Amino acid sequence: MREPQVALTIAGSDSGGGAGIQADLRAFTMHGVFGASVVTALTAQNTVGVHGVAATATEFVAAQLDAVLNDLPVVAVKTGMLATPSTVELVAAYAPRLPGLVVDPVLVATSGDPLFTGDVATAYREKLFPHATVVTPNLHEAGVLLDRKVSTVDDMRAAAEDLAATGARCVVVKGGHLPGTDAVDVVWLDGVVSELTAPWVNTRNTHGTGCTFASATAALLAKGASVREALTGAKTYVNESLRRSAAWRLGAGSGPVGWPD
Ligand SMILES: Nc1ncnc2c1ncn2[C@@H]1O[C@H](COP(=O)(O)OP(=O)(O)O)[C@@H](O)[C@H]1O
Ligand SMILES: Cc1ncc(COP(=O)(O)O)c(N)n1
Repeated sequence: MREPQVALTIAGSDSGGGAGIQADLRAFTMHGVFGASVVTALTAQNTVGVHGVAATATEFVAAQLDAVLNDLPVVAVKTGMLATPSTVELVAAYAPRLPGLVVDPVLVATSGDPLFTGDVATAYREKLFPHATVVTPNLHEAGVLLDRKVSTVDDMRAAAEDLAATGARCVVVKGGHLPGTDAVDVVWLDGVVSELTAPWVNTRNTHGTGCTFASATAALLAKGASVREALTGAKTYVNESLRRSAAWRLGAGSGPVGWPD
């Protein structure tokens, strides 16, 4: 009898199915990894926007973490929307029990709506990032975390370096909001800065790309990939997923990202 690899997502629910827990479990399944989920918030959300947020009580996030970690052999973890500073601090307190930790510091939805309250940026930088294997802010999130504008590839390189000073093993500043011939992400890994590129896909249907990138990375770590291999694999997976969603129309706003054929 063989145990499947288990990955855990600690994130918010997207009722529209494009991002959050729903995107994470889809990416885990597509990689052949069993997914457990700790729900930090409910969002009333669709492709157009976020119409409501109900954060889970911190004690109940802890109850879910205990239930999962006391029973299942979790080998990699992805965090998404953590909603409040106290949830970020709680997850940091559990970090010794969270292997292969990919932290996607979700702050805003593709629609521009905020997905947090309070000073989560400080909690992320000071409490959670020091435990992370990989941290994956987008341009806007890197800007909020560092309290300055991050809008060019040079800015992304400097941001990756400065965020790595928090103690994270690897930082990926994602360039999905910087259109060009290629989609360029900047990677700081063990002191070396490099670029992760893939062809730009011309589509509005990008809702959930960040969640999918981070959860595919966690799934590949769960399967034994190195950090570099996991990031390269996740980038290809997101690119193929975007190609699928470029060919569909779903919802009136920024439609959900798909999955590879
Ligand atoms: N239109 C696109 N074409 C190709 N890659 C994209 C596109 N949009 C986003 N990506 C890629 O998807 C991943 C998620 O990035 P991004 O969209 O910046 O994150 P977020 O969803 O957190 O805002 C990155 O690897 C980024 O380069
Ligand atoms: C519950 C939830 N979590 C995360 C996101 C960010 O989505 P994206 O992957 O597009 O940055 C979202 N819109 N909703």
